[in-house]
Amino acid sequence: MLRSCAALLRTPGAPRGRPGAPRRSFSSEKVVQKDCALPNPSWSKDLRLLFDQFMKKCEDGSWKRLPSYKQFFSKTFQGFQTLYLDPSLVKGEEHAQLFTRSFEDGLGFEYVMFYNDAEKRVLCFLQVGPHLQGAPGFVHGGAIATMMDSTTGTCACRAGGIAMTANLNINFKRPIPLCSVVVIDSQLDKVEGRKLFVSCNVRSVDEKTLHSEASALFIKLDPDKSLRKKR
Ligand SMILES: CCCCCCCCCCCC(=O)SCCNC(=O)CCNC(=O)[C@H](O)C(C)(C)COP(=O)(O)OP(=O)(O)OC[C@H]1O[C@@H](n2cnc3c(N)ncnc32)[C@H](O)[C@@H]1OP(=O)(O)O
Repeated sequence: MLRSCAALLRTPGAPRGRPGAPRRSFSSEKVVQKDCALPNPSWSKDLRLLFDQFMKKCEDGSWKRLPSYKQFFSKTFQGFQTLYLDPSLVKGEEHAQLFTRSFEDGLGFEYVMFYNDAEKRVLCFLQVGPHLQGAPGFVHGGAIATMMDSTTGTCACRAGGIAMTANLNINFKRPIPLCSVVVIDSQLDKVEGRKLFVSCNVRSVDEKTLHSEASALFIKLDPDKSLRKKR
């Protein structure tokens, strides 16, 4: 059964702890991570419809659903750390969680992204939960910026390799009502050396409202240079 936004807010005694965090099977010590980019009971009809529609488009291979986890698998993290970071800069790794996946189901960001390699494009279907409020009844601008950064960042990394945001320029045009579903459409516009230029817009599901637009610059990380602490 789908739970509405209001129902979520009324839910008493929501489970404590770290929902969706890796579960350890003590018999095998194997870490099982929940894929957060799959439907859960908090997803609205709109989000489910978009998900189903694009899962169909994945059948011919043109689109690919991107799985999403609260924590990076240790291999990914260690690879990033070894190549790019001074280990002394990395603290609290054991408690680290992806920001956008650190809310209880339905309260924060509920989303799934799909990637089209031929078009170098990422679509993010996003349901904005009640704990993302900024102005009364509307989503906080920082929450919108977060998801624009994540979507354009995913587009940049998929198309060009590991990169970090150097610049994100947003125009907020119409506020996004809390608990609504929006579509973030991003694409790689240009590559110049290590620079990846990506743009995106946020629209309502019926495409009638343009909520926000952004252009972003990502810099592909250079292993020879690395992000080591500058002295
Ligand atoms: C793991 C998988 C996850 C995959 C999942 C990903 C999804 C999540 C995405 C979230 C992404 C983030 O939030 S990232 C977090 C927020 N971002 C950061 O913290 C990044 C902080 N900034 C940095 O560390 C650095 O500035 C870098 C890495 C961006 C760039 O440093 P660098 O590698 O030393 O490059 P640098 O030589 O300075 O610049 C290279 C070229 O880019 C130009 N350039 C550099 N910055 C800018 C700028 N702001 N505006 C214009 N141009 C710029 C330079 O002029 C130069 O041009 P020319 O002389 O060559 O012409």
